[in-house]
Amino acid sequence: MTSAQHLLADEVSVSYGHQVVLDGVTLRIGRGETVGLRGPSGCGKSTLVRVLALLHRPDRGRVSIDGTPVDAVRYAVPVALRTRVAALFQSPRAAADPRLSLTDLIAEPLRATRTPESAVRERVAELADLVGLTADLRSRRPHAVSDGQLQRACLARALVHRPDYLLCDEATAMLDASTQAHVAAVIRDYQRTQRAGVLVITHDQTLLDRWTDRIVDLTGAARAHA
Ligand SMILES: Nc1ncnc2c1ncn2[C@@H]1O[C@H](COP(=O)(O)OP(=O)(O)OP(=O)(O)O)[C@@H](O)[C@H]1O
Repeated sequence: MTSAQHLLADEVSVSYGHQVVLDGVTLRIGRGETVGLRGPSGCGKSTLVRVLALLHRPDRGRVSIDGTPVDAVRYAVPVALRTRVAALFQSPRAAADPRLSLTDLIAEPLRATRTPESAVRERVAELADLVGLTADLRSRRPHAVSDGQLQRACLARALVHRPDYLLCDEATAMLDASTQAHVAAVIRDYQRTQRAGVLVITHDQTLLDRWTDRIVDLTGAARAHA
């Protein structure tokens, strides 16, 4: 019997106070596919990413990873499941701890899972090379690097546990054209070599068409029960 190989948000509903943002939304991201998610500003795309990234517990419905339901969020999720999904957000400044050097920022998820320090150093060096961070940049803290350099570090951090699913929420929106192209190329290569499932949110329709295998419109999905 073959088990399901997808990250699934199943009939997920989320409200903030009285505002219903997601109403019974189902979204499936298969291993090896790149899915685009679009919809007007405020329709709940980032909320759905936070639910899929196990950062926000839905009011109803649930997330499952390769058929295993996950009923907890954040550090309450067992490490073996939590490390299978990673997310990259629009603003690296909001995501990055300003006290850490870029090296420590990338290393932190490995140290949190008690990875031996020699393996941490090896993996961080490998990823920093992959995303194009020089040794000088790696030793700096976020305030001393550009947004593009910081987003490269956040991408390295997102890949550090070799997640099966990578969620990219406007991850290239703040970047100049060449950094955007490089970050997108690293993600595409990772998707191919790891056979990862990737979710891409962007308001850039050209990028969406070029990058994704299929596109889901959240406006339709969110209104399914309206
Ligand atoms: N933590 C929160 N508390 C209260 N309301 C929130 C919260 N997060 C999001 N919202 C509201 O929920 C709605 C959906 O927000 P969300 O960020 O998920 O949409 P989005 O489709 O990603 O928007 P955009 O394309 O502008 O990034 C918005 O009206 C937003 O103001």
